[in-house]
Amino acid sequence: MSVTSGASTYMIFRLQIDKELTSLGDIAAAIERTSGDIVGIDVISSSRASTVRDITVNVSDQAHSKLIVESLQKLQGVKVIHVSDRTFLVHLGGKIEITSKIPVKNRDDLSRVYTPGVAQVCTAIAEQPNKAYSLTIKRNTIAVVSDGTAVLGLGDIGPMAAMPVMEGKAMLFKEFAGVDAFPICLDTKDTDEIIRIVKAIAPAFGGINLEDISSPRCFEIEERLKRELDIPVFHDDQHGTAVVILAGLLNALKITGKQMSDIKVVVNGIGAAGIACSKMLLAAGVRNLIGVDREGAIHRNKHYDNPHWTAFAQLTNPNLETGSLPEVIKDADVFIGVSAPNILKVDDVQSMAKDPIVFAMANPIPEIDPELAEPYVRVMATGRSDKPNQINNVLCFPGIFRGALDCRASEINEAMKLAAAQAIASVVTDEELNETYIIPSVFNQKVVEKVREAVIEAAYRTGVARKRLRDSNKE
Ligand SMILES: NC(=O)C1=CN([C@@H]2O[C@H](COP(=O)(O)OP(=O)(O)OC[C@H]3O[C@@H](n4cnc5c(N)ncnc54)[C@H](O)[C@@H]3O)[C@@H](O)[C@H]2O)C=CC1
Ligand SMILES: CC(=O)C(=O)O
Ligand SMILES: [Mg+2]
Repeated sequence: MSVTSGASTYMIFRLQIDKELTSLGDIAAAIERTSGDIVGIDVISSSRASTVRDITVNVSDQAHSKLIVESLQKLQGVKVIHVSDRTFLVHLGGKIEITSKIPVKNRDDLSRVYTPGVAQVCTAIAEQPNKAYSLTIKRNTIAVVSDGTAVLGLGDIGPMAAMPVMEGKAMLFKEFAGVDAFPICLDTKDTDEIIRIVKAIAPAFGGINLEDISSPRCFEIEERLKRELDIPVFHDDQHGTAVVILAGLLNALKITGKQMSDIKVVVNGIGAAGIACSKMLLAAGVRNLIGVDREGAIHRNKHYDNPHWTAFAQLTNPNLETGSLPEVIKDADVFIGVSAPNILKVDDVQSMAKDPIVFAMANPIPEIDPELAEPYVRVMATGRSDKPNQINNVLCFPGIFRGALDCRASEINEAMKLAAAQAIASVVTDEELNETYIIPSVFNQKVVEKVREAVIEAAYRTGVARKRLRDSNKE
């Protein structure tokens, strides 16, 4: 079965059922005839003559859902009231909200949380701006900023359509690490304007998480914001992804018994994630890394208009390999896909070296369907939540920001990223490590805790933490 986007796997069919004419058994049989898999039945209301029930069914796609409706409509005494998609249902009205920490019940409360009392607090911050960390939401709040130009693997779908992803990121920040995050989608693709806007909103925030901004603009936006702001600025698709890939590879190599310095790594998709993950792997000791994009292997004998590719070519492909992915992947030990759906073929995987490691991380549809690749790979990972070995930046961004905020780091530097990668890898013990468990689940509570500790330690070691150690340990 092919991997679907996951957005319409479960449908809820609300049915009005005439008790005299049809039984639940008839309904189940009608759904099963279309190969629909019933996963839940709920009673919504019931009278002597009829019941209204929600039947939740695992369907393969929209066409399958339509087939089920047709099959149900053929039954006497069944009326399909409506069909809803569980994924859409959880998005109704958005996924997050702001709540206040203090009740405002009377004039006294009001005069303290708002005017006139609040004025004293404003004055205190005006006199000592650092007090914003203790007297406002700044110390625990970050902005998740996107322009909607590289949303997952969906491409440039615009700022409005990017909101569900940014709300999702904000939700995960809160759920996993207690960090308050605002989704902010900007209706501009202009690099200077994005930088100006982010700088202008920065006073309210303790950090900036850039998300789904296409390359190469994302590099300049991040570099300039890092230089010009005194709070951490972190492009998650670059660094969050790189951290988690390194964590996964550290553990996958333990299984195959290979060394970073000996392996051939092919990275497909030399955009935001591809460039950052390549740099991190080179820093971790990989020597033979080849980047492939739409035009084939990137090498230093070719001219590129993209200066980031020119720089990338200098650091990679030591044997000057040329050609398309099927040519370059021969004898590779590791494939890392951060590109587009279904571009890696079974033949390509079969041409890799012994015990291949495949991280097919394009979202929502990976570079190869894991079920096709699995017979030929030693370790398989994707970015998806519904498959084993989920290599997704959600393993990194909550913990890395938790640590950075708690020690009030001025930036998230290379040492902090490396520490985060090692911390994530270390959650899987040697006893637990196996082909289907190279990376901890995002629900493993040790992940955020270990990443936070490691990041704080690295921030103090490299001199970017601005809070006294004793205080940050208390939080
Ligand atoms: N699992 C995870 O945690 C993450 C996964 N991703 C996924 O990686 C992909 C890329 O994301 P970004 O780097 O942010 O986007 P990007 O737009 O910066 O880079 C994508 C790169 O892939 C290249 N590409 C597209 N189709 C290709 C093909 N058929 N063959 C070779 N190269 C191709 C593009 O030319 C571009 O250089 C997306 O699908 C995204 O969902 C990105 C970040 C995290
Ligand atoms: C996971 C993520 O950030 C992406 O696919 O863009
Ligand atoms: Mg992203």
